[in-house]
This record gives sequence, structure tokens and C-alpha cells, in this order.
Amino acid sequence: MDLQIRTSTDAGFDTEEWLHGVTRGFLRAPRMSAAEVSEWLTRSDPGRLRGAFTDGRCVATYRSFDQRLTVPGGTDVPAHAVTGVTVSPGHRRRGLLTRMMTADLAEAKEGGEMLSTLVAAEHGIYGRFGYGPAGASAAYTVERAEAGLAANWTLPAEEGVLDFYVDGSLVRTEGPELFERFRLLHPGAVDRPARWWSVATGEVPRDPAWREPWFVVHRDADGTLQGMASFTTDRQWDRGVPDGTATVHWLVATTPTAERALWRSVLSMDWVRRLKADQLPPDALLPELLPNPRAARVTETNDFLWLRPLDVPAMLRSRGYAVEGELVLEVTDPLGLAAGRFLLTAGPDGADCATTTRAADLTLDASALGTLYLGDRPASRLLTLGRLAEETPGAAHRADLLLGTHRRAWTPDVF
Ligand SMILES: CC(=O)SCCNC(=O)CCNC(=O)[C@H](O)C(C)(C)COP(=O)(O)OP(=O)(O)OC[C@H]1O[C@@H](n2cnc3c(N)ncnc32)[C@H](O)[C@@H]1OP(=O)(O)O
Repeated sequence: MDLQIRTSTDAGFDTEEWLHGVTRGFLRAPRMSAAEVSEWLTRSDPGRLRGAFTDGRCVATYRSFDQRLTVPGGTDVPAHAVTGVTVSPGHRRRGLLTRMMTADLAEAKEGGEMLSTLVAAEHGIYGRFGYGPAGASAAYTVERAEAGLAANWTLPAEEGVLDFYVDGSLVRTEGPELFERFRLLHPGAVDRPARWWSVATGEVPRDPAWREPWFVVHRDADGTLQGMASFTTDRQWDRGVPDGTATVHWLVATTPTAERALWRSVLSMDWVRRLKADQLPPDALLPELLPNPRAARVTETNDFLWLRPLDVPAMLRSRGYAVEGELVLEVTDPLGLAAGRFLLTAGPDGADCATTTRAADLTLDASALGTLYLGDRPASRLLTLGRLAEETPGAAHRADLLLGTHRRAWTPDVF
């Protein structure tokens, strides 16, 4: 049967059928409702869509779009984000993903993009395309009885004000500006498009099981918004017997005071006996914000953000470095997009990076460089794992010092 890969700019690309292909591919529903289709088409930045069509049906989907990514040093850089990758079970392992991804990455390179990002559904899929795990996420559970919080805990007036039960419209109005301040504090964080806020506050059509979350905000003593959190409790659902679990879906705070106030406020609520949060960094402050840090347990950790270099000099020049140093990197690349030998000269005042003929200090592939870029895993760890080779003795340790960061890279949102 005739099968064609089309991009959204090609004649005959059926966007509605492409959307059905995505929901099928992630086993969400055989079809999207008409309201959901219309909402997606009117509110979303479609980006660049690719799909494989046969007999009017979309059997493979792929989407890339423009994103902003925070890098070490607290600046944000443009990223070529990839999402919505699906191939229907009857068409897998025939190279459809390979065809869509290699074409898209070649176009991104051609268009001057410096790096590509994605959240990998499974660990084994994207390494072959030059992506490496670049950050991590962790799920936490806190037992209130063990946390050591006073029964009558309230926020001291000098630490600001907590406002509970705020409306979704306030979150949509004030949340984006707060989030822009917050995300520049966290390498690995990505921007939230306008649609993100509409979905998170229930402004767009949701499935019938969806429950509106609670929102709580923190303002400092000067009245400036410094934090915001969204959570639901098991009392909101009609199923099972509630056991007092509150699930924090997201919590953004621009000061330690706001962060402490928000975590403690949810844990101190009547009816709440346990707090769960699935999408935190592995080095989250949460445990140490509690009188008894042992009350917070990591229940799961995962790689989350994956990163693929496209323009090595541009991306290494764009991030910050805490110490002075020089490094020559020999980068290999199965797709030939980022290969070359590069000299990085960096320090607190800025960085330069260009191709060089000097002897290499480290040899590594594009995927390993993707892993190193945000500083989440040290080069010496990759050396031990056999993911890079040291050509100059001590070079991996020098790379640790140059590329290392004081907090782990963390992406708060799925995209
Ligand atoms: C960024 C995101 O959107 S993540 C979401 C990813 N999507 C999903 O998880 C939905 C369910 N899965 C799928 O739709 C498909 O299995 C996909 C998209 C992961 C793979 O699509 P395919 O068209 O089958 O991939 P393709 O045929 O190009 O395979 C390329 C290579 O990757 C390998 N591969 C594909 N999927 C996997 C996997 N899940 N784990 C390990 N290896 C994999 C293949 O074996 C093949 O290797 P080979 O060339 O050595 O034989």
C-alpha cells in the first residue's frame, strides 16, 4: 500500500488526521473530540509537523517547534524541541521514525539551530540519533506525621503572605511573569507557551475525569509574587477511600522563603497526611525545608530531558562557566551534523569556541556532549562509563571543573 511521509507545508497534509494519529500513538483515545481538535488548531503553535499517511490514515507522527532552554549561567538559548513522536504498531521497525527524525534534524541544522531537545518515552530510542540524557527528575513522597511540622504552623508575617484557593484566571494573568523569573534560575527549564497555562487551569476542554486543581500563591512582605503551586487531593475524586494524599503538580518559587512556605502550607492543611510530587529535581530542596528531612523519600528517579548538539561552537559559547579553563573536544556524530574538533576557552567573563587543529583532550560522540552540556553529569563519570575517551591525562577532571554546576539540571515540565 502507498505510504508517504508529508510535512505540514505539503499539499494533502491532513492536520486533523495527524492529531488523531498522535492520540492513538500515545494510546490516549482512538480519536480526539471535535472540541479538542478545534482547540488545538486555534491555540497551538503547530510548529513543524511530519506524518506518514497511507490510505488517508496517519500511521506515524512527529513534531518539532521553537523552544527556549535555560543553560548554566542563567541565560536562555533557542532550542529545536521534538515531541509527538509516534509510529502505529503495525508500521514499527520499518524506519519511519528514522526517516522523519533525520530529515528534521538536517533541516534544523540547515536553519542554524544550535541544539535539539526532547523528553524520551524510553531510554533506548534516541541515543542513536545523537541525543544524550542531560537532566534528571525525581518523584518524592512526604509523610506529614514524620515531617516534624508544628500542628499550628503558619507563615510568619515578615516572610510574606500565602493566598489559598486563588482562581485559575489569576494564575493565567500573573503566572507567566513569575515563571519567566523562575525558569532562568534553573538550567534545563524550558518556556511555557500560552497554551500551557490554559491547559493547566482548565480553560480548555479536558477529559471528564479531570478535576480543577487548587492554586496557592506566595507574595513577599513587599507584595511581590514569589511563588505559585498547583495541587489536587484524593478527596476530589469519587473513587476509593481518601487516605489524605495531596499531589503537587507544579510548584515554582523564586526565593527559598517562597519555596519553603508553599511546601509547608500544603503539608499543613487539614485532611492532608501525605504529599506527593512527581516532577522534581533529584537534588530538590524539599527534604531540607522540613524540620525532619527524612520524612521526604525519593520514590523514583528518571532521565528526563535529552539534548542533541547541532552547532557545537554556538552552544558552548552560550552557556556560563564558573572557572577559567581550556578544553579541546573531538566530537564524532553518527549523523554528521555536529562533528569536528573544537577549542573551548571559557571563564566567568565569557567563552569562545571555534574549530581547531590542536590535539584533542577528550574524544566523545554528540550524545555524550549532549549529556555534558548542562553540567548534570561530570565528564569523569562518562569516562568511567566508557562514553568518552581521555586523550590528555587529567582532561576529564578539567572538564568536570569547567562544565560543572552547583545544582542539577531540571526540566519542570513535560513537552
Ligand atoms: C519525544 C517523544 O515524543 S517520545 C515518544 C516516543 N513514542 C512512543 O513511545 C510511542 C510508542 N512507540 C512508537 O511509536 C515507536 O516504537 C517509536 C516511535 C518509538 C519508534 O518508531 P519506529 O518507526 O519503529 O523506529 P525505527 O524503525 O526508525 O527504528 C529505528 C531504530 O530504533 C530502534 N528502536 C525503536 N524504538 C525503540 C525502543 N522503544 N527501544 C529501543 N530501540 C528502539 C529500532 O529497533 C531501530 O533500530 P535498528 O535500526 O538497529 O533496527
